[in-house]
Amino acid sequence: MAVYTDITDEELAQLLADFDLGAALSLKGVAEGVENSNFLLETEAGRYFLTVYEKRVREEELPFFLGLMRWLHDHGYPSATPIADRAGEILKRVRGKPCAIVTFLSGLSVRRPTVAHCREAGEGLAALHLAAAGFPLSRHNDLGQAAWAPMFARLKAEAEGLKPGLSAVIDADLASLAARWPKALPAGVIHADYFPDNVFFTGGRFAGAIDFYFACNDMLAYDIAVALNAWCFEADGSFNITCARALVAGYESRRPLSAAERGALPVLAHGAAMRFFLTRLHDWRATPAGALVRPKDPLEYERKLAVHRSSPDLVLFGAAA
Ligand SMILES: Nc1ncnc2c1ncn2[C@@H]1O[C@H](COP(=O)(O)OP(=O)(O)OP(=O)(O)O)[C@@H](O)[C@H]1O
Ligand SMILES: N[C@@H](CCO)C(=O)O
Repeated sequence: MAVYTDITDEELAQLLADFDLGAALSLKGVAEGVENSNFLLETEAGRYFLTVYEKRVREEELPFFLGLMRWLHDHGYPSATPIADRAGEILKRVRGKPCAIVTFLSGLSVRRPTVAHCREAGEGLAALHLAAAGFPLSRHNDLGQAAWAPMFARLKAEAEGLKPGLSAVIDADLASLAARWPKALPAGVIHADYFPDNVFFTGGRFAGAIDFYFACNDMLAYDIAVALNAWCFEADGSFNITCARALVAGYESRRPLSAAERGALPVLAHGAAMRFFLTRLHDWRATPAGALVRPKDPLEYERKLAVHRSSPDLVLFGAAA
């Protein structure tokens, strides 16, 4: 469970003393999530989420993430928004670590998305891209295409340990991705981790997105590619074209893709699978046995890489009717 930081009643009272949220009624650690410590916080003013940022999130990047959440919320997008204290500060500290209090977002994520969920999720992703347009800050994608080969150079032995021969296959993928990677597609702020656990639904309708801590500037269609991998593969490893069509059609109901963007989806999806394969491989090695957080399986993404490698046309289906 991903609650790394304990907070005493005194520490919480001290934090809340800066806000107009009344006194704390309860604070419960949330077991989900792997990056930060999350708490459901109830105060006399209502329900909130308190996030304490652990080491993976760099403190100097928090103004981008928190500013983006506020911008999206102020531009009509259903995302949690940070609460400012009486001095106007949203980035606070507790136990010497940075933290923020954000509004509680209602809804539930789904474990096994249906075609209808995929359509809603696609529409929600386009709404995010549209709402983020004009956000004045920017952040380089430090997990973008240029980072993959240097990252893999440090992980080869780990790849071989997972599956003998894998290192050469990944090297060939990296070379092919570098040669084919698109350069001039429409870009903007992307979520970059738009997985089912970060998207909430109420009554089957899209209700909002959370976890903007990988958000950055990159090609908008790359965000769709991340989502196609995360939402449209079946448990048996097959790619569900109907889900993929629905996700893209939902997206296009709000923001139509250019022919160049649609044509690039196969290489972007191959690259997006590489990105999550590499970070999972890294975390697999870096997580000590018996740690509180169970690392996510890199082989799941190695299988997705194999699908994109062997049948790139799968993702070339155009918009659904
Ligand atoms: N503003 C919010 N409103 C309601 N629930 C939230 C909110 N923020 C987070 N949660 C809940 O807390 C859980 C963990 O949050 P989050 O995904 O941000 O954590 P994380 O540590 O960054 O995890 P990961 O990177 O693995 O997705 C979510 O699955 C969700 O249930
Ligand atoms: N969504 C990521 C985890 C980090 O948020 C993954 O599945 O590898």
